[in-house]
Amino acid sequence: MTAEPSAPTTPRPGARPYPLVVRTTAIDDLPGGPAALVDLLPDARPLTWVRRGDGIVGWGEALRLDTWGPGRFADAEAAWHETLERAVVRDEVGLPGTGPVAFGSFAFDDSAPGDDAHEPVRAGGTLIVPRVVVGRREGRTWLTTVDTAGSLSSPPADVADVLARTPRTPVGAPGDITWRDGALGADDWADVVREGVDRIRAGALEKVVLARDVIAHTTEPVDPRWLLARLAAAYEACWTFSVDGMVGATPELLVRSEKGLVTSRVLAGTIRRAGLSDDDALLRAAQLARSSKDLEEHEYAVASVAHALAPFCSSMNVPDAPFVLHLPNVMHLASDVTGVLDARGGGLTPDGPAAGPTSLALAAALHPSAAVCGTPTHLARDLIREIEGMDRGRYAGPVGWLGADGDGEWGIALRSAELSTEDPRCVRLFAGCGIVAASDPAAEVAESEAKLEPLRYALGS
Ligand SMILES: C=C(O[C@@H]1C=C(C(=O)O)C=C[C@H]1O)C(=O)O
Repeated sequence: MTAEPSAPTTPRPGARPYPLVVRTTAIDDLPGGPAALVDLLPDARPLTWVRRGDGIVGWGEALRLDTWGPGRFADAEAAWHETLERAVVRDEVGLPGTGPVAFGSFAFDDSAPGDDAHEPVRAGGTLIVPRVVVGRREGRTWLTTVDTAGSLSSPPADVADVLARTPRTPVGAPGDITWRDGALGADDWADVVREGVDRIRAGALEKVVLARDVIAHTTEPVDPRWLLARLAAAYEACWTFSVDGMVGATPELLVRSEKGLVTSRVLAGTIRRAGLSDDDALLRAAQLARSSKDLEEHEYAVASVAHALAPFCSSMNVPDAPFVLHLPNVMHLASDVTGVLDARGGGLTPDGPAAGPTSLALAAALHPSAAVCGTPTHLARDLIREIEGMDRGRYAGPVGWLGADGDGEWGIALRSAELSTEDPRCVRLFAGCGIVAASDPAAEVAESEAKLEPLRYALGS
């Protein structure tokens, strides 16, 4: 079936996706700088995955694949495979992020609380194939166009042509901001943390990650490009992302899979950085690296990632000790776990094992890590559902991109905000903290405030 360009982008249930015509060509003359890719985005529905000026941005929707519930990763992957089988591709660049690319964002939990407490809503996942992608990697830049009609025989477009076809709407500031509590105010959330500590001390589990939300009401509509440009420039060590209304700059990489090598940047153990002189920051970093409470929290997170990756890898490197990652707002204990994929490991393809697991299959296997859920996983997830008191939505879920060969990068949607679909002047910000037996509720409230800082800053507050 060939669809007209104006056809709906989500196939009807049971319908086969439209064949995509995908062409990647090298381009030049892109300006440099951390926000240069973001600055190309023409409208307020941007798709973004950038870090230190490299990455991909996309716009338009050639195809959208929505999935639900516990099968949201596997169903998305199956739909992606089906899409690729019918795609016509010419990739003249051949780098990670060229050719067909889908941006994705997935809910943290399998379900979300419904109106009826006994009937939770199945939480979602989405893959979006943009009509246009512009990418950069180590000085090489490219343009990918995706059509739902036509053929590769038409001449390749250049960026100026493509941008002329989609004039750039101006980016405006969000204006004045009024803050209000999300599901719980800070004091009530401190009680939730206290409850978490009590359960851990009673021996029910070892670690739980508890999160809170705050709501920003702005006087002007929030344009995600405003947030992205500020985040990409101020948080260069982070992956700045935007997928389907979820926007942020995460320091935590759930998994990158590239040519048989996998990497995961695990974070857990945090100390506030803002306001400290460089000397004081170094002193605090040394304290963090020795803090038994933070090292314990970190160890759980590393173990959960190493355990989840092991079945897919023929060899792995798990660092003995973490390093301290310095961000403008906080410092984290960080470990880069790496592995070599065992080519026999099965992916989530509908027809059985692929040559190796895709990055999305790996993200599904790693999610939720102890960095955002706890230890043991199922007990921590149950406790989150029981006491956290809010729907996380896609906060702390995987966010990133997937390529045609299965390679891709998936971050954890932290330091993030969800733009309201109903009210363009409303944004929900999230932050969470790992809780262990030695955690202090007041300190965790302060830590959550520090983790809210990037998005508060991005809004201009
Ligand atoms: C849950 C968040 O962050 C996670 C929790 C951390 C901690 O408790 O030390 C550190 C980094 C992340 O793994 C968040 O930012 O919302």
